[in-house]
Amino acid sequence: MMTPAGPINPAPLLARSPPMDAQRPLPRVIADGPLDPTVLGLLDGRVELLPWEAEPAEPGTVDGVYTYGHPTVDDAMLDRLPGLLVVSNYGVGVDHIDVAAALDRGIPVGNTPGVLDGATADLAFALLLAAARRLAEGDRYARSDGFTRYDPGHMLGLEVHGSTLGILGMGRIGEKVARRALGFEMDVLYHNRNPRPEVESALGLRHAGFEELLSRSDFVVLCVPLTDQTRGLIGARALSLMKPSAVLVNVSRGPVVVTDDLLAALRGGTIAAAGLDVTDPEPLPRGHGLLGLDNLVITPHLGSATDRTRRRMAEISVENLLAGLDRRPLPSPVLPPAPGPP
Ligand SMILES: O=CC(=O)O
Repeated sequence: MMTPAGPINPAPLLARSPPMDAQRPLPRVIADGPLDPTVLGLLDGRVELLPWEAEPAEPGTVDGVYTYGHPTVDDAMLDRLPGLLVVSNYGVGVDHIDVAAALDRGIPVGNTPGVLDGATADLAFALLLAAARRLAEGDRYARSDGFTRYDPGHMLGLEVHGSTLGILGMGRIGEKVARRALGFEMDVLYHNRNPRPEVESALGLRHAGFEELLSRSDFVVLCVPLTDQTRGLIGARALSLMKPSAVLVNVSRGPVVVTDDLLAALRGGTIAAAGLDVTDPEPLPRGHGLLGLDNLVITPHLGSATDRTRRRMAEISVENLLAGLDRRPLPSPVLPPAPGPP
């Protein structure tokens, strides 16, 4: 079992959360599971947990919704839960929740940004390096009977240092990816719907148009949230703008990429390789064409999967839930979605 790199942070937010009144019945919370033991421990004695299937329940009998593994919370579900006080999500991405519908009803939605940026950016870089230097393929080869001697002409990969990285989406995670790229002596371009001059000057990045970023980058890392504007953003046309030697890395959400178009691009040499932590569908069905490709490195949605990061996500999501149940402002609320292009 992996151990955390340092001491686990105490739970400062939870320490401020008042204990529930022992006389009052516990608030009733629908959660999808199975929940992580850390989450269960933090909720113990504070809420009555109901299985996701308990919905639809009697009107007015569910106080909170806790989403752990991205179950859908849509308008229709919210209609079936009158009196709901809060929706709390374990994680930053809330594309599975109709945030506008919740906020329209006065129901706050909480998520856990900030604490998972470093871990997710680390994984983006791990995938970038793995795809460029053929790590997964090399690992399979080194374990096989085929590896009989060192061959300097074998399994040549792509140079990472000194190359150009394009980051699509310059939020917190994108910024952390950029910081890592500087250590690899990369030139960094980014595209974001709002240019970030302060990040540009602090890190020496350059804002580029969407098409320019695709055509100039050796590595393209997707750090955008999944929205109506970003769904299918990377399809056949976008892929055709990339260099044949380029690598695509996705640590955002699977549907940002059109799966069939990526498969065709990887098979046909439109781009050289890809590193995916997320897919559409997720997981890919056994036998899917992508799973048979050597120029694809894939992980099972591990962006924030370290002990320390997941513990902080548990703490913040539980604090959001308890604050909402108590009719206090959420410490980490999701803001209303902003319209416009990515
Ligand atoms: O995918 C994980 C998250 O959104 O935090």
